[in-house]
Amino acid sequence: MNSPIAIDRNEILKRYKTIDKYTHKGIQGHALIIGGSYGKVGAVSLSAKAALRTGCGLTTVFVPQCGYEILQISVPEVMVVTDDHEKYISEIALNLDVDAIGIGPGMGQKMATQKALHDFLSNNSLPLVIDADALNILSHNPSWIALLPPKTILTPHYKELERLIGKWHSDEDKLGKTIVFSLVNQVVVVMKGAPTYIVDGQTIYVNTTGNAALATAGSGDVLTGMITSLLAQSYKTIDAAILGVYLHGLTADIALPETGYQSFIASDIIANIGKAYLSLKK
Ligand SMILES: NC(=O)C1=CN([C@@H]2O[C@H](COP(=O)(O)OP(=O)(O)OC[C@H]3O[C@@H](n4cnc5c(N)ncnc54)[C@H](O)[C@@H]3O)[C@@H](O)[C@H]2O)[C@@H](O)CC1
Ligand SMILES: Nc1ncnc2c1ncn2[C@@H]1O[C@H](COP(=O)(O)OP(=O)(O)O)[C@@H](O)[C@H]1O
Ligand SMILES: [Mg+2]
Repeated sequence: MNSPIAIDRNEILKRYKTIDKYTHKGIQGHALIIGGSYGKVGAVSLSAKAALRTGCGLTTVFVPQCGYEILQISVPEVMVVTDDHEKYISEIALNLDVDAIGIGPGMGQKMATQKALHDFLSNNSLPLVIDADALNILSHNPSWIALLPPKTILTPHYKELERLIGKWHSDEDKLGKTIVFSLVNQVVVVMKGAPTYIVDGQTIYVNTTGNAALATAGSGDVLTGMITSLLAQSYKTIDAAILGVYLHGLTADIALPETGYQSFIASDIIANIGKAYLSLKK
């Protein structure tokens, strides 16, 4: 097993792209976030806000009907497309020109939603981030993993990872099983935790930012929006995963002196993305 490469400032500055003075929203990337269900529309709201703050030009969400007004009011910058069903996603019918898609936050695992995910994956070839319930649905239906475009990014926390790869008996075994999973399925796995590892086949990265303030509801939903936004902005898959994880952690390091560990919430990640970007320029 290769030893992990530290995701530090040097590693980031090799990958970070500055913004072209003449860019416009039409070429700055269009991110789509698919997710939400009754009572968990907030997850999509967090993802979508994070996508915007990470710099894509346009963001659209696809949510059940119960998410329509919530999204239009909570994030007016976002465009909203709704499913036919009121409380959960039942069919992902879209005719949109987007550059990258993040799917899963708050989505639930109803049978109709599972079928909708299957049909969506069968027809999709755009760059993808798979999170939360979309990961859990794949764990229930492992043959569907073959439908993912090569280099899809999966963002499991350890429980979600266990559902995907099975139980492990040591940290080394966990990493080994994840490497095999990444190689067999040609996917990039962001193993969220303290610290977060990124597994791209035999190449392993370990993040150096972040702290226990991130142990709060919605912080993974925010990460999904950030990585999807970077993919939409044409970052290479591995660069989007690395930069997303680094900036996400950096927001918590920047905020900590003001919030402490306890009062930090997922919205504070979003509020500090700007400072995290600015700190790359110093
Ligand atoms: N405001 C919202 O709408 C929110 C919606 N959320 C959504 O709620 C759904 C369920 O997600 P959950 O992750 O809560 O449920 P899961 O059941 O997938 O994971 C939580 C369980 O995993 C365990 N666990 C073990 N190791 C862990 C680790 N390293 N990190 C996190 N958990 C670990 C926890 O103790 C807990 O029992 C998802 O769709 C998610 O996107 C959550 O993100 C919370 C916020
Ligand atoms: N103690 C910790 N130290 C560093 N990062 C953490 C810690 N706890 C959680 N995180 C980070 O917070 C995020 C949690 O994601 P997740 O469990 O999916 O949250 P949610 O589903 O509530 O949005 C991950 O990026 C994880 O690495
Ligand atoms: Mg999560």
